[in-house]
Amino acid sequence: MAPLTLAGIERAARDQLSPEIWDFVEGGSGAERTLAANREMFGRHAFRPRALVDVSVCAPAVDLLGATLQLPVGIAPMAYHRLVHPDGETATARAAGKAGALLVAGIFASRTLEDIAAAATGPLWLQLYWLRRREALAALVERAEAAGYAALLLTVDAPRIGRRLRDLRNGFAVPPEIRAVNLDPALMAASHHAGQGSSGIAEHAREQFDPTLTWADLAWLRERSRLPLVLKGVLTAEDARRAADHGVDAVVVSNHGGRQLDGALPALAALPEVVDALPPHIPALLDGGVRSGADIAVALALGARAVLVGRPAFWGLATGGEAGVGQVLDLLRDELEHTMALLGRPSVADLDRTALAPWPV
Ligand SMILES: Cc1cc2nc3c(=O)[nH]c(=O)nc-3n(C[C@H](O)[C@H](O)[C@H](O)COP(=O)(O)O)c2cc1C
Ligand SMILES: CC(C)CC(=O)C(=O)O
Repeated sequence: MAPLTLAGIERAARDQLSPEIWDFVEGGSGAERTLAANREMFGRHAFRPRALVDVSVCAPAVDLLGATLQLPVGIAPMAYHRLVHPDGETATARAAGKAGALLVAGIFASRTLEDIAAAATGPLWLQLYWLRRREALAALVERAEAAGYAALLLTVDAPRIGRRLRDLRNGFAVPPEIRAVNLDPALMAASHHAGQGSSGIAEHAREQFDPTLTWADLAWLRERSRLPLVLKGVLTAEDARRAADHGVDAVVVSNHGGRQLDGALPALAALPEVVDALPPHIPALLDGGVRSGADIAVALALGARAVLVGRPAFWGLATGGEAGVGQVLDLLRDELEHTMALLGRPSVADLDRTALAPWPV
């Protein structure tokens, strides 16, 4: 029987992957408090269903940066999809396109930007880290524009890599046959060797990520591209206002799936203050802990335009390649439509804060 929940797909994925890769995918930083809290926050909300509403048609479509998403879901940027399936990002792109979802390809994609774009049939964005080697970034931006990417997403919560204790214990390094093929191999060498008490990922970031990045640097990206600019990793009203002041086109409320600052606010807890601080024309997306259609409904009701899912996409990819990612997205759609129907809110416009109450115990 097909899995009935994402948790079922997660269990199947665990059986497929080596313990080191499983830990890299599932793990958070520090004591994994933020990782756990991302999930727990969804349980703090109860739905306030309305009766006697015509719910014969439930339509979860939304507009985002000039495109229509049939499903208010994107696949969060994740490095190295080939870690979990030989097809990697092209399979993810095909599945996202079929489901009407967004794909955010990562700067550390293990397939070329051009191959991913050729496989995509829906909206596609490119995620960037602020590399010391700015000419490598400039080259990627140029390639992304030429290949038809619709937006650039800059991740701003990773001036260095969080202390991911599972990876440090495992001495995790990216296997040599899996490569960030869009970057010069010389730039990526450190990722493939874990030093004593470290991980390849952490060493690589120490070497290549530029921690001097500030708001003033956004102009550099703007000068090189006319694509919309999205910031991922905003958790406060203060930063939301600064993003708006700097002409950012959208933000992702995110703590990087609990992989960066442990103890940082759970993403769902930060969402209302970010939404309230942004002018209405700047959408906020949310990621971290979204594991069901009901979770998506909660995030939309608190003001998110759409959500991103990270680990669940890897569970689907690990268990069934393109079809597996499709299964994850189809399940999310079914659950979301189901929630909208039983909640008496058949369109996304009906999903507002009146749909929720604090869980009463
Ligand atoms: C295996 C893995 C790799 C990731 N790689 C990146 C990355 O390269 N860039 C980035 O901005 N975020 C990265 N993230 C964070 C995700 O974009 C996203 O913020 C997070 O996974 C959302 O939480 P969720 O997994 O609970 O859905 C990664 C997450 C995972 C699990
Ligand atoms: C290669 C890593 C820097 C990717 C990442 O952001 C993550 O693992 O969370």
